Amino acid sequence: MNEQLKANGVTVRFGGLTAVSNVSFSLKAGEIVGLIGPNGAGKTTLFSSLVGLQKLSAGEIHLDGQRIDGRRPHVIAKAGMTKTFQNTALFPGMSLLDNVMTAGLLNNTLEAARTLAHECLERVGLGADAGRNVDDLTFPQKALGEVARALAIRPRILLLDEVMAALTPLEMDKVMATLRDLRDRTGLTMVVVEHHMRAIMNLSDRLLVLNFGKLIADGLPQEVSRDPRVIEAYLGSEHAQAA
Ligand SMILES: Nc1ncnc2c1ncn2[C@@H]1O[C@H](COP(=O)(O)OP(=O)(O)OP(=O)(O)O)[C@@H](O)[C@H]1O
Repeated sequence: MNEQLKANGVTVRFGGLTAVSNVSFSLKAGEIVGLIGPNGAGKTTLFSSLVGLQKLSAGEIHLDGQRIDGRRPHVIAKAGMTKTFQNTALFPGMSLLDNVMTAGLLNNTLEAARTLAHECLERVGLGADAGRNVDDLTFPQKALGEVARALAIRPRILLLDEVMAALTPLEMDKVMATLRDLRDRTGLTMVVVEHHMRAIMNLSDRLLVLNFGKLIADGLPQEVSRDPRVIEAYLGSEHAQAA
């Protein structure tokens, strides 16, 4: 199918503040799309609205041609779309395997959840680390552990909200290579929010840019980075640094 996800005129208002304003875009299966924009641009709110955690004030969202806005998060997860949470780490003190199993247990028996968790850890290159306590993992391993935990929901579309925030540029490169490999092997569609410009430019097939809740650009990373509206949105912002 060409359009796996379609968002039409998505709008979210908090009282007098329009956090997401008439945003329309679509996703194709297997795409990696970067969602960028200055602080407060509406990225997390848009993610939350896509997975049913935030009620829309207006607009529609269609997954595989079926309207999903207004559905509960677990229904949307079952239909194939889920998100990671900004600043939400793995559960401390538990093994990596147990962490990933917590997600798999929602729809599986204990044994099936264990098998699924091992599969998900293999997919992100952490198969050999399943038994380790998450407190002993490196930051890149923790980031990929979060991805593995989300994979246990069996999504076809995964929204990643700043999973690489704590990483050095070199660590980001490794995690990005794993994400690309994951996409190439499984066809998973990903939308990725990251503030680090070099990382998001390298990882993404396409970029969406939000500014004050409005979608101001949707295109190839090279085109978008030259777009005067995008440059203006980032001017004076710390995130304009291409570190
Ligand atoms: N529950 C809420 N109630 C009221 N205002 C909110 C709520 N959630 C977000 N906002 C506001 O909506 C706007 C968009 O916030 P959002 O967190 O979606 O932006 P963001 O692009 O993800 O920002 P950041 O890059 O800092 O994470 C901001 O002005 C924020 O203060």
